[in-house]
Amino acid sequence: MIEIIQADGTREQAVIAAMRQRAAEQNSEIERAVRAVMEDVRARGLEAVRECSLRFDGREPYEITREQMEAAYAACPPELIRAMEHAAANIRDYNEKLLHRSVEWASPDGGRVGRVVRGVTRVGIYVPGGTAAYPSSVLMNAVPARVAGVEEIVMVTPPTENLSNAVLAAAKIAGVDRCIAVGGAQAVAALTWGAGFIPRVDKLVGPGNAYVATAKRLAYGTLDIDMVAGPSEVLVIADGSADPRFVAADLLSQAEHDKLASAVLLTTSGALAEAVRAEIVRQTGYLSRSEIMECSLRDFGCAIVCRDLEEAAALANEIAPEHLEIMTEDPRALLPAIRNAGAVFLGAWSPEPLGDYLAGPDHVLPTSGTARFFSPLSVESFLKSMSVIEYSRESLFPIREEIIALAETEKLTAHANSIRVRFEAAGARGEGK
Ligand SMILES: NC(=O)c1ccc[n+]([C@@H]2O[C@H](COP(=O)([O-])OP(=O)(O)OC[C@H]3O[C@@H](n4cnc5c(N)ncnc54)[C@H](O)[C@@H]3O)[C@@H](O)[C@H]2O)c1
Ligand SMILES: N[C@H](CO)Cc1c[nH]c[nH+]1
Ligand SMILES: [Zn+2]
Repeated sequence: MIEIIQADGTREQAVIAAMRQRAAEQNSEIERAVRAVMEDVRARGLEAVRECSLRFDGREPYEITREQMEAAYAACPPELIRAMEHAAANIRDYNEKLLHRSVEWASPDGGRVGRVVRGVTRVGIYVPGGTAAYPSSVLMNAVPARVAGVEEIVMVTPPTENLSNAVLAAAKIAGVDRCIAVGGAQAVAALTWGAGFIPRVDKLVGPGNAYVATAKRLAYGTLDIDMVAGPSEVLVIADGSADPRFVAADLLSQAEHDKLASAVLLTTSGALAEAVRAEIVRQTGYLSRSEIMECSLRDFGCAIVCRDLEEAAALANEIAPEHLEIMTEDPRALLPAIRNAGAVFLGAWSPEPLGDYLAGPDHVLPTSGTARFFSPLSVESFLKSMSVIEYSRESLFPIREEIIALAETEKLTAHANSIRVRFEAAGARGEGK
């Protein structure tokens, strides 16, 4: 059951503050537990990973062979393979359009400058698997990495019953190189420092629960990470024209991910808020993960009745949700007012699960207000660039004195010398210049 709150400048602020608090990475108990796991893995390597994996997931880590991936693919129903291939094609298409290609041009001084773009060498992708199987997250992590030209993609996912044929088939479709059954903070630590057969990676991406999100944050610096993608969130902005069945269904679609998930309605219509509340009760009655949904809606769900859509947009920007749905008479008209969200869904026929599975943009998105500064996972997350400079004698000559003047101002005589020596007669060095 969700609480209905009348926006009055203070009550809704208290709700927003509570949602920020929920951020797992701020939870000191989780952070203490994660630190202990990571320090243990750093000190004792694979032995510690084995012990943690047994303790938290009931199984030791292991590597899935290519033959097992092939067999899993063959065992999946053809309609599921078709759907995954379709999703992978859309993700590939979207990311190819975003791909920053290398560029080079003539500089104002007549040299050539530019940059070349390369994929990160070895990337780890985390695929959650504690309470649900996420073949879609395999595609959303790995396909953009492949488009970026990453050399080696190492997938990790907990060794639970959620490591299904569908997850392995998705790994094959997306072109994952190695697939290792290990999850939680122990997986993050192993990929950070290397542990036995689990290799160290340059960058780790992907969503996960509070333990995974905290571990990634602690690992940052030793490796690069994409963002903090923790428990799922949805915020719907709706006016009186919205269908309460659709609004309730979309709120529930994210509430079912995790007891820490959040689902918020901002509406200009008190009547819609009441109708959505009733719909939530009705629909929860026939959905399978009702216990999780009831917890997340009770703790991190609410409907806030706003004075107008401008107030709703301002609140949404403050919350910076992972997913923002706009179900108003003219959804696109509100888009210019939105600054902070992981992904925006416009109109009644763009439900959040469309983005989770098939539209093409990634479903790995910033959570807990971090959409204020993080962007969705994409091909760009797997790229790095190097600048390239190429001048000739003729293009360097006219600017030599300026470079020398700048170097001498910094008292870096070797820098100045590097330029000067090129324009001296051979053998003129050491003559007191
Ligand atoms: N933001 C996104 O893009 C996105 C996408 C998909 C899923 N999600 C989120 O990912 C999460 C998936 O969570 P999950 O739990 O199903 O899978 P998960 O793989 O993230 O976490 C499972 C792991 O947590 C560790 N763990 C569990 N309890 C622990 C404890 N008490 N101490 C130490 N470690 C412990 C275990 O090692 C286990 O392997 C959900 O919160 C979901 O909302 C987010
Ligand atoms: N909504 C999740 C991100 O918060 C992604 C997902 C995967 N499968 C279903 N949903
Ligand atoms: Zn989802």
